[in-house]
Amino acid sequence: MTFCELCKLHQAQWKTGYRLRSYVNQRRDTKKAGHAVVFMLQTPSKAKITVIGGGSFGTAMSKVFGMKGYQVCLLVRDPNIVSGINNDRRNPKYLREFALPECVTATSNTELALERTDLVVHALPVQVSREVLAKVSPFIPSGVPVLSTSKGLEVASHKFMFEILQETISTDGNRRPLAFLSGPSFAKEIMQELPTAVVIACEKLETAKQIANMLSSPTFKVFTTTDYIGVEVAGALKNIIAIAAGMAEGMGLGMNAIAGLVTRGCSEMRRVAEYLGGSPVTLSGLSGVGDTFLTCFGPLSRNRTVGYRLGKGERLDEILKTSQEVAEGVATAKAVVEWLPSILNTTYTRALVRFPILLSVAPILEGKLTPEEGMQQLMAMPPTVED
Ligand SMILES: NC(=O)c1ccc[n+]([C@@H]2O[C@H](COP(=O)([O-])OP(=O)(O)OC[C@H]3O[C@@H](n4cnc5c(N)ncnc54)[C@H](O)[C@@H]3O)[C@@H](O)[C@H]2O)c1
Ligand SMILES: O=P(O)(O)OC[C@H](O)CO
Repeated sequence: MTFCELCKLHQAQWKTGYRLRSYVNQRRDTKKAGHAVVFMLQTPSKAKITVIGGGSFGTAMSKVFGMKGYQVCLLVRDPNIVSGINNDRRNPKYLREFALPECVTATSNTELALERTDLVVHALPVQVSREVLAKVSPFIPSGVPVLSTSKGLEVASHKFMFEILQETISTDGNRRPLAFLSGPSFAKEIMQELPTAVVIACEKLETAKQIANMLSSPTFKVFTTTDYIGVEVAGALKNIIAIAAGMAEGMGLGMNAIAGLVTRGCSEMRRVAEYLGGSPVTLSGLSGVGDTFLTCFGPLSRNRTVGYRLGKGERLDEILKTSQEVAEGVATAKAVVEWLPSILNTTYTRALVRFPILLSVAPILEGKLTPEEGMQQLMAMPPTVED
């Protein structure tokens, strides 16, 4: 059986399975049976996944779920992406060279996208997430889990995705489980079906395991944890370290410098996570050093590329003008220079001694320091005990 035949079979099963799905949804609404029951009863062809965001990662997540036979509905605002996916089975704007399974469809209609959905996957840049989530929240059925894949810190509020989700999704009295996917996972390599390992964090391990089972495939390995704080902090901060690593490479500082920078960046990231209650085990795992290595050394990284071009002497506004995809580290670096000293109850200058990498990137992005001055500042820091 070819892959397309398998998709057609799944579509037929989807239609015949409609009654069971309605029954399960009804049960969930009336008896508050909870999402666990739905996951256990639903086979892939009968469950619906809604992916919010038709950029690179939303498209990649659609493919992973689609290849498992789920009915995937992408919620996007661009009508060209809707027609590209529905008519040509391709996202015309992001990763267009890769076809999507037939069970992946797209719409701009929020109500339709979220109607009778069994899982919501959020894949939008952090800075627009609050606004979009607040709008879609009333349409998410009660009890349905929301899986966030976004990595960063909101500039306006200094909040992570888990806080943004808590404030937008769970405030209407219908508590929905919140889960977080992170780890080394370039969208393009996922689309190429190259082996990828990620971690899903959720306060309830059982929910993380259920979502992990839905996503797991021979090319997509999913680990689980309850440490969503560690996963969230690492996912956001590794983007700043990647900008710094790219900058060092662009400046031609050599591998000694880059390896030293990345290692000390990981130490800073771990110390912030531990301060907030995250586990060092998480920080040495896929969402921590795993994703940091990928983003710092992987040529596909947008954050590393921004740093590389800065290191070559370009200005940030020039770089951003010529890039259509988001580099979350730019906004997160800006948020961190205000947020980190404030949570440590200290000044920027004092915090700089303990977190010189995380706190030096923003002034370079803003043009207050040159990359060379930033590096000199790092090298001039007083010797300390390695921690
Ligand atoms: N691309 C990857 O390899 C990758 C891997 C893991 C995690 N992530 C994370 O996923 C998140 C999304 O990244 P991406 O790579 O898909 O970004 P992207 O730049 O490829 O796409 C962003 C999408 O968001 C949409 N968008 C922007 N503003 C919007 C708004 N106000 N309302 C509705 N839609 C809006 C854009 O139209 C676009 O479709 C980021 O936090 C990123 O860190 C990305
Ligand atoms: O391309 P980047 O720098 O946004 O990194 C993408 C992902 O976070 C990699 O896991």
